[in-house]
Amino acid sequence: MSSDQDQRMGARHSLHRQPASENQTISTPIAFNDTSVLVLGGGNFGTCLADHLAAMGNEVTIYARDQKVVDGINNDHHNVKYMKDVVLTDTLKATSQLEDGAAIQAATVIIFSIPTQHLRDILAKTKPFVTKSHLTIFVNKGIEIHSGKLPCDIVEEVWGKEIGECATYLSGPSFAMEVVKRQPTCVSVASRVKERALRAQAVFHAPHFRVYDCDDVIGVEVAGALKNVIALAAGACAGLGFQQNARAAIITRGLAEIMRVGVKLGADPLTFSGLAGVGDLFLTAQSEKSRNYTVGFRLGRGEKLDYVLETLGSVAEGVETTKAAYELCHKIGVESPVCDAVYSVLFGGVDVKEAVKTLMSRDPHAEFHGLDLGASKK
Ligand SMILES: NC(=O)C1=CN([C@@H]2O[C@H](COP(=O)(O)OP(=O)(O)OC[C@H]3O[C@@H](n4cnc5c(N)ncnc54)[C@H](O)[C@@H]3O)[C@@H](O)[C@H]2O)C=CC1
Ligand SMILES: O=C(CO)COP(=O)(O)O
Repeated sequence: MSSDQDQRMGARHSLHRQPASENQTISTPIAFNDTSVLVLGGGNFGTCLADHLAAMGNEVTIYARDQKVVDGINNDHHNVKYMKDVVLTDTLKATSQLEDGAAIQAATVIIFSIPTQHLRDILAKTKPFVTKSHLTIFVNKGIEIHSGKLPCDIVEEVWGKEIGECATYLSGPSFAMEVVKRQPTCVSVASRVKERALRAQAVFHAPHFRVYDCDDVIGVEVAGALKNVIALAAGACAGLGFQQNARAAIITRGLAEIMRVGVKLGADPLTFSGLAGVGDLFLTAQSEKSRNYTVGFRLGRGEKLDYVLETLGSVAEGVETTKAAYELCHKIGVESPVCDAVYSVLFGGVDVKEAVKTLMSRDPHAEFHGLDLGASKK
Protein backbone atom coordinates (compact mmCIF):
# COMPACT_ATOMS: atom_id res chain seq x y z
CA MET A 1 0.00 0.00 0.00
CA SER A 2 1.34 3.49 -0.87
CA SER A 3 1.78 6.02 1.92
CA ASP A 4 -1.10 8.07 0.43
CA GLN A 5 -3.33 5.02 0.63
CA ASP A 6 -2.12 4.40 4.17
CA GLN A 7 -3.07 7.92 5.15
CA ARG A 8 -6.45 7.66 3.49
CA MET A 9 -7.24 4.34 5.12
CA GLY A 10 -6.06 5.61 8.47
CA ALA A 11 -8.32 8.61 8.20
CA ARG A 12 -11.30 6.49 7.26
CA HIS A 13 -10.66 4.01 10.07
CA SER A 14 -10.61 6.80 12.61
CA LEU A 15 -13.90 8.01 11.17
CA HIS A 16 -15.72 4.75 11.56
CA ARG A 17 -13.89 2.36 13.82
CA GLN A 18 -11.24 3.58 16.18
CA PRO A 19 -10.37 6.57 18.31
CA ALA A 20 -7.89 8.91 16.61
CA SER A 21 -5.26 8.27 19.29
CA GLU A 22 -5.01 4.60 18.21
CA ASN A 23 -4.48 5.53 14.61
CA GLN A 24 -0.88 4.63 13.76
CA THR A 25 -0.98 5.35 10.02
CA ILE A 26 -1.33 9.14 9.95
CA SER A 27 2.01 10.77 9.22
CA THR A 28 1.33 13.92 11.27
CA PRO A 29 -0.11 12.84 14.61
CA ILE A 30 -3.04 15.21 15.07
CA ALA A 31 -5.79 13.95 17.35
CA PHE A 32 -8.84 13.95 15.12
CA ASN A 33 -12.03 12.19 15.85
CA ASP A 34 -14.14 12.94 12.82
CA THR A 35 -17.50 12.00 14.16
CA SER A 36 -18.70 15.39 15.34
CA VAL A 37 -19.33 17.81 12.50
CA LEU A 38 -20.53 21.40 12.62
CA VAL A 39 -21.77 22.93 9.36
CA LEU A 40 -21.92 26.72 9.36
CA GLY A 41 -24.60 27.90 6.95
CA GLY A 42 -28.09 26.43 6.60
CA GLY A 43 -28.50 27.24 2.91
CA ASN A 44 -28.60 24.83 -0.02
CA PHE A 45 -25.04 23.58 0.05
CA GLY A 46 -24.57 23.51 3.82
CA THR A 47 -27.75 21.46 4.15
CA CYS A 48 -26.83 18.94 1.48
CA LEU A 49 -23.32 18.41 2.88
CA ALA A 50 -24.66 18.11 6.42
CA ASP A 51 -27.22 15.56 5.25
CA HIS A 52 -24.53 13.59 3.42
CA LEU A 53 -22.28 13.45 6.49
CA ALA A 54 -25.15 12.60 8.83
CA ALA A 55 -26.18 9.76 6.52
CA MET A 56 -22.58 8.45 6.76
CA GLY A 57 -23.06 8.05 10.50
CA ASN A 58 -21.45 11.24 11.80
CA GLU A 59 -23.02 13.41 14.48
CA VAL A 60 -23.84 16.56 12.50
CA THR A 61 -25.19 19.94 13.56
CA ILE A 62 -26.03 22.78 11.20
CA TYR A 63 -25.65 26.35 12.44
CA ALA A 64 -28.25 28.60 10.80
CA ARG A 65 -29.27 32.12 11.75
CA ASP A 66 -32.91 31.63 10.83
CA GLN A 67 -34.82 30.02 13.72
CA LYS A 68 -37.44 28.67 11.32
CA VAL A 69 -34.74 26.73 9.48
CA VAL A 70 -33.38 25.43 12.79
CA ASP A 71 -36.82 24.36 14.06
CA GLY A 72 -37.73 22.74 10.76
CA ILE A 73 -34.59 20.59 10.79
CA ASN A 74 -34.90 19.64 14.46
CA ASN A 75 -38.64 18.95 14.48
CA ASP A 76 -39.52 17.79 10.96
CA HIS A 77 -36.21 16.92 9.24
CA HIS A 78 -36.87 19.57 6.60
CA ASN A 79 -35.07 22.74 5.61
CA VAL A 80 -38.21 24.81 5.11
CA LYS A 81 -36.44 27.67 3.38
CA TYR A 82 -33.99 26.03 0.97
CA MET A 83 -34.96 22.36 0.49
CA LYS A 84 -38.63 22.07 1.30
CA ASP A 85 -39.22 18.83 -0.57
CA VAL A 86 -36.29 16.87 0.81
CA VAL A 87 -36.58 14.68 3.89
CA LEU A 88 -33.26 15.04 5.71
CA THR A 89 -31.44 12.34 7.66
CA ASP A 90 -33.23 12.08 10.99
CA THR A 91 -30.08 12.34 13.15
CA LEU A 92 -29.24 15.75 11.67
CA LYS A 93 -29.59 18.57 14.23
CA ALA A 94 -29.53 22.36 13.97
CA THR A 95 -28.74 25.28 16.23
CA SER A 96 -28.87 29.06 16.03
CA GLN A 97 -26.24 29.43 18.78
CA LEU A 98 -22.68 30.15 17.72
CA GLU A 99 -21.30 33.04 19.74
CA ASP A 100 -20.99 31.07 23.00
CA GLY A 101 -18.51 28.74 21.27
CA ALA A 102 -20.12 25.52 22.57
CA ALA A 103 -21.00 24.14 19.12
CA ILE A 104 -17.47 24.78 17.87
CA GLN A 105 -15.83 23.26 20.91
CA ALA A 106 -17.99 20.14 20.55
CA ALA A 107 -17.00 19.68 16.90
CA THR A 108 -13.94 18.05 15.40
CA VAL A 109 -14.80 18.99 11.83
CA ILE A 110 -16.16 22.43 10.87
CA ILE A 111 -17.55 23.11 7.41
CA PHE A 112 -17.96 26.72 6.30
CA SER A 113 -20.78 27.07 3.78
CA ILE A 114 -21.28 30.81 3.95
CA PRO A 115 -21.18 33.13 0.91
CA THR A 116 -17.75 34.68 0.38
CA GLN A 117 -18.82 38.25 1.10
CA HIS A 118 -19.79 37.13 4.65
CA LEU A 119 -16.81 34.87 5.23
CA ARG A 120 -14.78 37.45 7.14
CA ASP A 121 -17.66 37.95 9.55
CA ILE A 122 -18.04 34.24 10.36
CA LEU A 123 -14.26 33.79 10.62
CA ALA A 124 -14.11 36.57 13.22
CA LYS A 125 -16.95 35.00 15.20
CA THR A 126 -15.34 31.58 15.20
CA LYS A 127 -11.75 32.73 15.78
CA PRO A 128 -11.83 32.64 19.60
CA PHE A 129 -12.81 28.95 19.57
CA VAL A 130 -11.19 27.40 16.50
CA THR A 131 -7.96 25.51 17.18
CA LYS A 132 -5.45 23.68 15.04
CA SER A 133 -7.03 20.40 16.02
CA HIS A 134 -10.25 21.24 14.16
CA LEU A 135 -10.41 20.03 10.59
CA THR A 136 -11.79 23.08 8.75
CA ILE A 137 -13.36 22.74 5.30
CA PHE A 138 -14.42 25.74 3.19
CA VAL A 139 -16.87 25.25 0.33
CA ASN A 140 -17.67 28.81 -0.75
CA LYS A 141 -16.71 29.96 -4.26
CA GLY A 142 -15.92 33.61 -4.72
CA ILE A 143 -13.57 36.56 -4.36
CA GLU A 144 -14.10 39.24 -1.73
CA ILE A 145 -15.04 42.67 -3.04
CA HIS A 146 -12.81 45.63 -2.06
CA SER A 147 -9.90 43.40 -0.98
CA GLY A 148 -9.86 41.17 -4.10
CA LYS A 149 -8.92 38.27 -1.80
CA LEU A 150 -9.60 34.59 -2.25
CA PRO A 151 -11.16 32.72 0.69
CA CYS A 152 -7.79 31.09 1.54
CA ASP A 153 -6.18 34.52 1.96
CA ILE A 154 -9.04 35.80 4.11
CA VAL A 155 -8.83 32.70 6.31
CA GLU A 156 -5.09 33.20 6.91
CA GLU A 157 -5.56 36.92 7.46
CA VAL A 158 -8.30 36.54 10.08
CA TRP A 159 -7.17 33.35 11.82
CA GLY A 160 -3.43 33.77 11.38
CA LYS A 161 -1.06 31.58 9.38
CA GLU A 162 -0.66 28.70 11.82
CA ILE A 163 -4.34 27.74 11.95
CA GLY A 164 -5.25 29.22 8.56
CA GLU A 165 -2.79 27.19 6.50
CA CYS A 166 -4.31 23.96 7.82
CA ALA A 167 -7.66 24.78 6.22
CA THR A 168 -9.03 22.71 3.35
CA TYR A 169 -11.09 23.86 0.33
CA LEU A 170 -13.66 21.65 -1.31
CA SER A 171 -14.79 22.53 -4.82
CA GLY A 172 -15.99 21.04 -8.09
CA PRO A 173 -19.20 20.28 -9.99
CA SER A 174 -21.73 19.64 -7.24
CA PHE A 175 -25.25 21.04 -7.42
CA ALA A 176 -26.64 20.76 -3.89
CA MET A 177 -29.95 19.36 -5.07
CA GLU A 178 -28.18 16.48 -6.86
CA VAL A 179 -25.86 15.72 -3.95
CA VAL A 180 -28.79 15.49 -1.55
CA LYS A 181 -30.44 12.99 -3.92
CA ARG A 182 -27.29 10.85 -3.84
CA GLN A 183 -26.58 11.46 -7.52
CA PRO A 184 -22.98 10.45 -8.44
CA THR A 185 -20.74 13.45 -7.81
CA CYS A 186 -16.97 14.02 -7.93
CA VAL A 187 -15.18 16.95 -6.31
CA SER A 188 -11.66 17.99 -5.32
CA VAL A 189 -10.38 19.07 -1.95
CA ALA A 190 -7.26 21.19 -1.72
CA SER A 191 -5.03 22.06 1.20
CA ARG A 192 -1.53 23.37 1.72
CA VAL A 193 -1.11 20.59 4.29
CA LYS A 194 -1.45 17.27 2.52
CA GLU A 195 -2.55 15.36 5.58
CA ARG A 196 -5.50 17.77 6.00
CA ALA A 197 -6.64 17.30 2.40
CA LEU A 198 -6.53 13.53 2.94
CA ARG A 199 -8.56 13.93 6.13
CA ALA A 200 -11.20 16.02 4.39
CA GLN A 201 -11.27 13.49 1.57
CA ALA A 202 -11.86 10.68 4.05
CA VAL A 203 -14.60 12.61 5.82
CA PHE A 204 -16.65 13.12 2.64
CA HIS A 205 -15.75 10.16 0.46
CA ALA A 206 -18.70 7.80 -0.15
CA PRO A 207 -19.91 5.48 -2.92
CA HIS A 208 -21.86 8.27 -4.64
CA PHE A 209 -19.46 11.07 -3.68
CA ARG A 210 -15.85 10.71 -4.84
CA VAL A 211 -13.34 13.19 -3.48
CA TYR A 212 -9.93 13.78 -5.11
CA ASP A 213 -7.20 15.46 -3.04
CA CYS A 214 -4.90 18.14 -4.38
CA ASP A 215 -2.43 20.73 -3.13
CA ASP A 216 -3.24 23.66 -5.41
CA VAL A 217 -5.38 25.83 -3.15
CA ILE A 218 -5.03 28.94 -5.34
CA GLY A 219 -5.98 27.06 -8.52
CA VAL A 220 -9.02 25.45 -6.94
CA GLU A 221 -10.19 28.77 -5.51
CA VAL A 222 -9.64 30.86 -8.64
CA ALA A 223 -11.45 28.24 -10.71
CA GLY A 224 -14.41 28.02 -8.30
CA ALA A 225 -14.80 31.79 -8.11
CA LEU A 226 -14.41 32.67 -11.78
CA LYS A 227 -16.56 29.90 -13.23
CA ASN A 228 -19.50 31.79 -11.70
CA VAL A 229 -18.62 34.90 -13.73
CA ILE A 230 -18.41 32.81 -16.91
CA ALA A 231 -21.75 31.15 -16.02
CA LEU A 232 -23.33 34.61 -15.85
CA ALA A 233 -22.01 35.31 -19.35
CA ALA A 234 -23.19 31.94 -20.70
CA GLY A 235 -26.65 32.45 -19.22
CA ALA A 236 -26.86 35.95 -20.68
CA CYS A 237 -26.01 34.63 -24.16
CA ALA A 238 -28.71 31.98 -23.84
CA GLY A 239 -31.18 34.60 -22.60
CA LEU A 240 -30.47 36.62 -25.72
CA GLY A 241 -31.28 33.56 -27.81
CA PHE A 242 -27.75 32.54 -28.80
CA GLN A 243 -27.32 28.79 -29.15
CA GLN A 244 -24.66 26.12 -28.78
CA ASN A 245 -21.77 27.72 -30.71
CA ALA A 246 -21.93 30.77 -28.48
CA ARG A 247 -22.09 28.64 -25.35
CA ALA A 248 -19.07 26.56 -26.37
CA ALA A 249 -17.17 29.74 -27.18
CA ILE A 250 -17.96 31.34 -23.82
CA ILE A 251 -17.00 28.21 -21.90
CA THR A 252 -13.72 27.78 -23.78
CA ARG A 253 -12.66 31.41 -23.85
CA GLY A 254 -13.83 31.66 -20.24
CA LEU A 255 -11.52 28.80 -19.33
CA ALA A 256 -8.61 30.59 -21.04
CA GLU A 257 -9.40 33.68 -18.97
CA ILE A 258 -9.65 31.71 -15.72
CA MET A 259 -6.28 30.09 -16.49
CA ARG A 260 -4.63 33.44 -17.19
CA VAL A 261 -5.76 34.78 -13.83
CA GLY A 262 -4.95 31.58 -11.95
CA VAL A 263 -1.49 31.18 -13.42
CA LYS A 264 -0.69 34.83 -12.73
CA LEU A 265 -1.63 34.24 -9.09
CA GLY A 266 0.61 31.17 -8.91
CA ALA A 267 -1.80 28.30 -9.65
CA ASP A 268 -0.84 25.05 -11.36
CA PRO A 269 -2.28 25.20 -14.92
CA LEU A 270 -3.22 21.51 -14.66
CA THR A 271 -5.77 22.30 -11.96
CA PHE A 272 -7.94 24.03 -14.57
CA SER A 273 -8.40 20.78 -16.47
CA GLY A 274 -9.70 19.12 -13.30
CA LEU A 275 -12.99 18.93 -11.45
CA ALA A 276 -12.69 22.35 -9.84
CA GLY A 277 -11.73 23.82 -13.22
CA VAL A 278 -13.35 22.65 -16.42
CA GLY A 279 -15.62 20.28 -14.47
CA ASP A 280 -17.40 22.99 -12.52
CA LEU A 281 -17.24 25.48 -15.39
CA PHE A 282 -18.94 23.01 -17.70
CA LEU A 283 -21.61 22.21 -15.09
CA THR A 284 -22.42 25.77 -14.16
CA ALA A 285 -22.19 27.45 -17.55
CA GLN A 286 -24.61 25.09 -19.28
CA SER A 287 -27.32 24.38 -16.73
CA GLU A 288 -30.48 26.16 -15.73
CA LYS A 289 -29.97 24.60 -12.29
CA SER A 290 -27.15 27.10 -11.76
CA ARG A 291 -28.13 30.30 -10.00
CA ASN A 292 -25.37 32.23 -11.76
CA TYR A 293 -26.44 30.95 -15.17
CA THR A 294 -30.05 31.80 -14.25
CA VAL A 295 -29.15 35.38 -13.27
CA GLY A 296 -27.34 35.80 -16.59
CA PHE A 297 -30.22 34.24 -18.50
CA ARG A 298 -32.77 36.58 -16.95
CA LEU A 299 -30.56 39.60 -17.67
CA GLY A 300 -30.29 38.41 -21.27
CA ARG A 301 -34.07 38.32 -21.37
CA GLY A 302 -34.14 41.96 -20.30
CA GLU A 303 -34.91 41.77 -16.56
CA LYS A 304 -33.22 44.21 -14.17
CA LEU A 305 -30.42 42.96 -11.91
CA ASP A 306 -32.01 44.20 -8.66
CA TYR A 307 -35.24 42.42 -9.42
CA VAL A 308 -33.48 39.21 -10.45
CA LEU A 309 -31.47 39.12 -7.21
CA GLU A 310 -34.50 40.01 -5.08
CA THR A 311 -36.47 37.09 -6.50
CA LEU A 312 -33.67 34.51 -6.74
CA GLY A 313 -34.07 33.34 -3.12
CA SER A 314 -30.46 32.22 -2.78
CA VAL A 315 -26.96 33.55 -3.38
CA ALA A 316 -25.41 33.96 -6.87
CA GLU A 317 -21.77 34.42 -5.87
CA GLY A 318 -20.77 35.46 -9.38
CA VAL A 319 -22.40 38.86 -9.10
CA GLU A 320 -20.16 40.28 -6.36
CA THR A 321 -17.27 38.18 -7.60
CA THR A 322 -17.52 39.89 -11.00
CA LYS A 323 -16.87 43.19 -9.24
CA ALA A 324 -13.96 41.77 -7.29
CA ALA A 325 -12.49 39.94 -10.30
CA TYR A 326 -12.81 42.98 -12.56
CA GLU A 327 -10.75 45.06 -10.10
CA LEU A 328 -8.31 42.23 -9.44
CA CYS A 329 -7.63 41.54 -13.13
CA HIS A 330 -6.97 45.23 -13.80
CA LYS A 331 -4.71 45.40 -10.75
CA ILE A 332 -2.60 42.38 -11.69
CA GLY A 333 -2.61 43.22 -15.40
CA VAL A 334 -4.45 40.17 -16.74
CA GLU A 335 -6.66 40.58 -19.79
CA SER A 336 -10.20 39.59 -18.86
CA PRO A 337 -12.60 40.43 -21.69
CA VAL A 338 -15.42 38.13 -20.56
CA CYS A 339 -15.28 39.41 -17.00
CA ASP A 340 -15.13 43.00 -18.30
CA ALA A 341 -18.21 42.37 -20.43
CA VAL A 342 -20.15 40.87 -17.50
CA TYR A 343 -19.06 43.77 -15.30
CA SER A 344 -20.24 46.30 -17.86
CA VAL A 345 -23.68 44.69 -17.91
CA LEU A 346 -24.04 44.20 -14.13
CA PHE A 347 -22.58 47.50 -12.95
CA GLY A 348 -22.06 49.75 -15.97
CA GLY A 349 -25.59 49.89 -17.35
CA VAL A 350 -24.49 48.30 -20.64
CA ASP A 351 -27.07 46.30 -22.55
CA VAL A 352 -26.26 42.56 -22.92
CA LYS A 353 -26.38 42.77 -26.73
CA GLU A 354 -23.92 45.68 -26.71
CA ALA A 355 -21.57 43.77 -24.40
CA VAL A 356 -21.58 40.78 -26.77
CA LYS A 357 -20.87 43.09 -29.70
CA THR A 358 -17.88 44.60 -27.86
CA LEU A 359 -16.58 41.13 -27.00
CA MET A 360 -16.89 39.84 -30.56
CA SER A 361 -15.39 42.91 -32.23
CA ARG A 362 -12.07 42.83 -30.34
CA ASP A 363 -8.94 42.60 -32.47
CA PRO A 364 -8.04 39.04 -33.48
CA HIS A 365 -5.07 37.45 -31.71
CA ALA A 366 -3.42 34.09 -31.01
CA GLU A 367 -5.58 31.64 -29.08
CA PHE A 368 -3.33 31.39 -26.03
CA HIS A 369 -2.20 34.99 -26.07
CA GLY A 370 -1.54 36.32 -22.57
CA LEU A 371 -1.15 32.90 -20.92
CA ASP A 372 2.24 33.07 -19.27
CA LEU A 373 2.95 29.55 -18.06
CA GLY A 374 6.27 30.79 -16.68
CA ALA A 375 4.29 32.67 -14.00
CA SER A 376 3.11 29.43 -12.37
CA LYS A 377 4.94 28.56 -9.16
CA LYS A 378 4.76 24.83 -9.97
N1 LIG B 1 -25.73 25.42 -3.92
C1 LIG B 1 -24.81 24.73 -4.57
O1 LIG B 1 -25.13 23.86 -5.40
C2 LIG B 1 -23.36 24.96 -4.28
C3 LIG B 1 -22.93 26.08 -3.57
N2 LIG B 1 -21.59 26.27 -3.34
C4 LIG B 1 -21.10 27.44 -2.64
O2 LIG B 1 -21.45 27.31 -1.26
C5 LIG B 1 -21.65 28.61 -0.69
C6 LIG B 1 -23.01 28.65 -0.02
O3 LIG B 1 -23.98 28.45 -1.05
P1 LIG B 1 -25.46 28.03 -0.79
O4 LIG B 1 -25.61 27.27 0.47
O5 LIG B 1 -25.93 27.39 -2.02
O6 LIG B 1 -26.13 29.48 -0.62
P2 LIG B 1 -27.57 29.82 -0.03
O7 LIG B 1 -27.92 31.18 -0.50
O8 LIG B 1 -28.50 28.70 -0.32
O9 LIG B 1 -27.30 29.86 1.54
C7 LIG B 1 -26.37 30.69 2.14
C8 LIG B 1 -26.51 30.55 3.65
O10 LIG B 1 -25.54 31.36 4.27
C9 LIG B 1 -26.16 32.05 5.35
N3 LIG B 1 -25.40 33.26 5.67
C10 LIG B 1 -25.16 34.32 4.88
N4 LIG B 1 -24.44 35.23 5.55
C11 LIG B 1 -24.20 34.71 6.78
C12 LIG B 1 -23.52 35.18 7.95
N5 LIG B 1 -22.91 36.35 7.96
N6 LIG B 1 -23.51 34.38 9.02
C13 LIG B 1 -24.14 33.20 9.01
N7 LIG B 1 -24.79 32.70 7.95
C14 LIG B 1 -24.83 33.46 6.87
C15 LIG B 1 -27.56 32.34 4.83
O11 LIG B 1 -28.44 32.64 5.90
C16 LIG B 1 -27.87 31.01 4.15
O12 LIG B 1 -28.34 30.08 5.08
C17 LIG B 1 -21.52 29.62 -1.86
O13 LIG B 1 -20.24 30.14 -1.87
C18 LIG B 1 -21.72 28.74 -3.09
O14 LIG B 1 -21.06 29.27 -4.22
C19 LIG B 1 -20.66 25.36 -3.73
C20 LIG B 1 -21.05 24.23 -4.43
C21 LIG B 1 -22.42 23.98 -4.79
O1 LIG C 1 -21.13 25.84 -7.67
C1 LIG C 1 -22.12 25.24 -8.01
C2 LIG C 1 -22.10 23.87 -8.52
O2 LIG C 1 -20.82 23.29 -8.45
C3 LIG C 1 -23.44 25.91 -7.92
O3 LIG C 1 -23.53 26.88 -8.90
P1 LIG C 1 -24.52 28.11 -8.71
O4 LIG C 1 -24.07 28.83 -7.48
O5 LIG C 1 -24.41 28.89 -9.95
O6 LIG C 1 -25.90 27.52 -8.52
